[in-house]
Amino acid sequence: MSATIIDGKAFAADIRSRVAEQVAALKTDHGITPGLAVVLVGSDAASEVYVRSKGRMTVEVGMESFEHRLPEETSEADLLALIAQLNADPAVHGILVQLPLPGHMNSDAVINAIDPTKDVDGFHISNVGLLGTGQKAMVPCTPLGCLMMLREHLGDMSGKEAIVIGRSNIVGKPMAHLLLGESCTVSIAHSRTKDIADVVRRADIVVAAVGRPKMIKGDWIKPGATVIDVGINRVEAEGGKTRLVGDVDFDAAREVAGAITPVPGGVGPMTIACLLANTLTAACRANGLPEPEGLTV
Ligand SMILES: Nc1nc(=O)c2c([nH]1)NC[C@@H]1CN(c3ccc(C(=O)N[C@@H](CCC(=O)O)C(=O)O)cc3)C=[N+]21
Repeated sequence: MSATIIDGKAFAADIRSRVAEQVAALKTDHGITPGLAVVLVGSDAASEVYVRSKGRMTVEVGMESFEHRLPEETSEADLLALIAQLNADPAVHGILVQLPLPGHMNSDAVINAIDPTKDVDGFHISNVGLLGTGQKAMVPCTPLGCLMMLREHLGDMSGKEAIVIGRSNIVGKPMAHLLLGESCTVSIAHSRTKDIADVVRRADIVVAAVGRPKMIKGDWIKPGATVIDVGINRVEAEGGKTRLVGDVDFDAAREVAGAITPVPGGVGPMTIACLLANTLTAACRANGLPEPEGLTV
């Protein structure tokens, strides 16, 4: 049996077109254009590519894109001053500070300086606390995208065994909270987990977010399980080229799983679509308007 391939690229395009429709309605009915500010400090090549594609898609859905590129040696005080300015700007509904930040900055202090209602990454401690207590939060884009794909393919997840592999603040932990919200039985595995293969084999839902190429083997997967691969690892390929692979050994896992996301074309495009959805949500909340349907948790 070969798994259903969950097409994140197509699903993300569908979400973006729904966002675009609602952005158009916000403009005509209320004269509001949602705005997203992206701040990039330094010039990491991968970040550059990612920031450019975010900017392009922001404009494509009819939102305003504000890009701020600061030199690597920018002081934390200067970055905090920019954030204060964006917090106060009514044209800016969402603020994203690209991570990782240069080593001389305190990332926690920077993230927590963002107005939590504009924190479209969902990384501010207020949003983390709201999500952790089941209240309305800004939900981190990658876990939100994973949840949307799981809901689409499984519907009701109540009582299912879910495992999240990886315990990062940006993916693993918020993902576990979202799965708890779906009434799954949730485990989090990580580098110190004993007998990880056996733990993963119990799961109906596997979310892999460790950042190690092909770490999760085909024979770790329970037959019929749904596998969401968050990993985006650039590895060397033939002819001195590079290619992207996930955290899951895709070719082996697809023979066992019921459904699986590919890399590229799975979680990555969903992350950007959810960033746009969060920006729309922030713009609606900021203006006391009802939230967009089907685009929030
Ligand atoms: N504050 C902050 N928020 C982020 O959400 C954030 C960040 N910092 N720093 C960097 C990571 C990385 N990230 C990606 C999103 C989409 C793709 C994506 O769309 N990938 C395509 C492939 C792209 C390619 O071919 O290179 C795919 O998986 O199909 C990749 C990476 C968001 N990040």
